[in-house]
Amino acid sequence: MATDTLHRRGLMFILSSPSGAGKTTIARRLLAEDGEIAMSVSATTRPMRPGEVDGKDYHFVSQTEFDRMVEDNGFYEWAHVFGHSYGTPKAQIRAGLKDGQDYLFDIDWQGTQQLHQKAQADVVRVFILPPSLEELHRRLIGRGTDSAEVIAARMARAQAEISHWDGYDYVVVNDDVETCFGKVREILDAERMRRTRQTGLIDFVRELTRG
Ligand SMILES: Nc1ncnc2c1ncn2[C@@H]1O[C@H](COP(=O)(O)OP(=O)(O)OP(=O)(O)O)[C@@H](O)[C@H]1O
Ligand SMILES: Nc1nc2c(ncn2[C@@H]2O[C@H](COP(=O)(O)O)[C@@H](O)[C@H]2O)c(=O)[nH]1
Repeated sequence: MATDTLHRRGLMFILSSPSGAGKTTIARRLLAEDGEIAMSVSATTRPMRPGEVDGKDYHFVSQTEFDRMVEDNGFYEWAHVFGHSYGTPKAQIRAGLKDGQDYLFDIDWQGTQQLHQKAQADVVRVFILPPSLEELHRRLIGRGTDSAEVIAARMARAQAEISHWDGYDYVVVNDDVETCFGKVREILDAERMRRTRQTGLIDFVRELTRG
């Protein structure tokens, strides 16, 4: 049986949430445990946090460099978030998708809307909710990476971010991290089998049903 015809296009798997709900935690786990998905590394003008690596967590760039990339049409999408600029560079992703490479995006609702408008058929949108605002605050403090001022600004934006939940295909509450990760994994596995993504299926079925 010619199962080599069962190739498919890659998908764009988006994780969004209010800051601190845990999407980076889930994303890192997916990258570590799923051999078939690669991170879309965003460019940002925000300062690097302790432990972050340039080129792995983000491409850390100046505002001038970022503005030049915008002018050169170098982003799939970009947005201002918490006073800094963030964007998804086009390079690499386009060709990868065609070759069946899946990409993971940790981006906000504005970027999600833009990607969905541009590449609806390739996009899967997952929104992560915290179990409560109190727990969200505890997580931002517990992460130990942001000043009290930055944490206050992120908490002040949390409800506005949550109001965009209905722009997503799936919503998962991150109470217990294992449970949340398991659900996100199931979504990814199911979306990979979506009929419309399996571009070689028609030839495979034709062969199976040949008289
Ligand atoms: N289910 C969970 N229970 C308890 N703590 C968690 C859980 N999930 C994540 N955390 C912790 O909460 C903190 C925030 O998580 P994380 O950095 O993944 O959030 P984020 O949504 O990516 O935030 P940002 O948008 O600011 O990057 C981290 O210290 C992380 O270890
Ligand atoms: N629209 C985009 N949003 C992005 C991108 N990269 C990250 N983000 C979002 O920004 C906030 C803050 O992130 P942090 O790392 O500074 O805590 C968070 O909601 C990210 O999802 C991007 O390329 N485009």
